[in-house]
Amino acid sequence: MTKTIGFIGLGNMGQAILKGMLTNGFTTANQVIVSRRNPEALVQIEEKFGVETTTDNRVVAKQADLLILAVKPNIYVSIMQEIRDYVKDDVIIVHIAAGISIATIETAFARPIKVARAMPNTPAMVGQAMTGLCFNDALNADDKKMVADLFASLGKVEIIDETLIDAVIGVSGSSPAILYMVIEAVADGAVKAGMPRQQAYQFAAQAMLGSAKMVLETGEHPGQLKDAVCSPGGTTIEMVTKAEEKGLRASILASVDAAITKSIQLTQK
Ligand SMILES: NC(=O)C1=CN([C@@H]2O[C@H](COP(=O)(O)OP(=O)(O)OC[C@H]3O[C@@H](n4cnc5c(N)ncnc54)[C@H](O)[C@@H]3O)[C@@H](O)[C@H]2O)C=CC1
Ligand SMILES: O=C(O)[C@@H]1CCC=N1
Repeated sequence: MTKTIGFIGLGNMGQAILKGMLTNGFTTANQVIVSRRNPEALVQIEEKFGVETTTDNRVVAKQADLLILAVKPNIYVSIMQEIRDYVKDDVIIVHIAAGISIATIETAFARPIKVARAMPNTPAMVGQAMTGLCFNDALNADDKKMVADLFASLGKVEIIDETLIDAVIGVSGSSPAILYMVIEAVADGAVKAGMPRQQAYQFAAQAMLGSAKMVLETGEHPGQLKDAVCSPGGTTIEMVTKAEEKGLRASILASVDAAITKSIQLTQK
């Protein structure tokens, strides 16, 4: 990859993408340029990642072949107005914001522009992202491959229709937050029984990782895998009964639905 990759904004998600792509060799630090408003944060980013930085978004816009917009959704439109006269003709805009459609990006640039819309998640930081990815018609096959390779370097990627992006936000973009809450709560249960907290996180997190691998690698239905843990008259069926009494599945489903609904509302604004 000899293209210049620009980031405008480099907070939680931008850093997860940058760390993932450098760790997995998709690109090298000398091919990356980052802008943020805060000069002190930029010094830390230079030290941590060895990339070039600037406080001027237009400098990044001028240099980037692949321009990743990693700012909060509410400033996307003003950022695009700021940079649209500076980007290269052939630039690929990679957009990761919740609630911003490809059509909004196209309108903001007011000329034909290549747009890839991705919904990754922060496990990109450890090479375990799940990303939903879609494109507008301006990208050719090589462009699409390059963007797909970028996200593949962070974990798993699936090409989707943009109509599914809200569902992706619920199922993998936002869901790590509640999965961490589950790990925290499971660990709390062990702490209550006397296990040291750090040890409890190890046990709970490894149990979640192992369970996820079982779903991905055995191809068995999650319900079947759950049943296999429940010995008749045993401890797990007591756990499952309590979880059902407390509405665990209904509460998680409603939480995922809330993220999806919010994403749809943001898009309609
Ligand atoms: N955090 C997550 O798990 C995920 C976030 N996203 C999307 O990623 C985007 C960024 O989210 P986070 O990283 O969580 O937010 P964040 O608040 O951690 O990062 C935003 C970054 O933008 C910078 N920034 C703010 N104003 C700027 C300006 N005028 N010019 C240049 N940089 C500016 C901030 O300094 C910061 O580095 C959002 O659009 C969000 O929807 C997508 C998937 C997952
Ligand atoms: O909370 C958010 O809006 C972003 C999008 C998906 C995960 N974080």
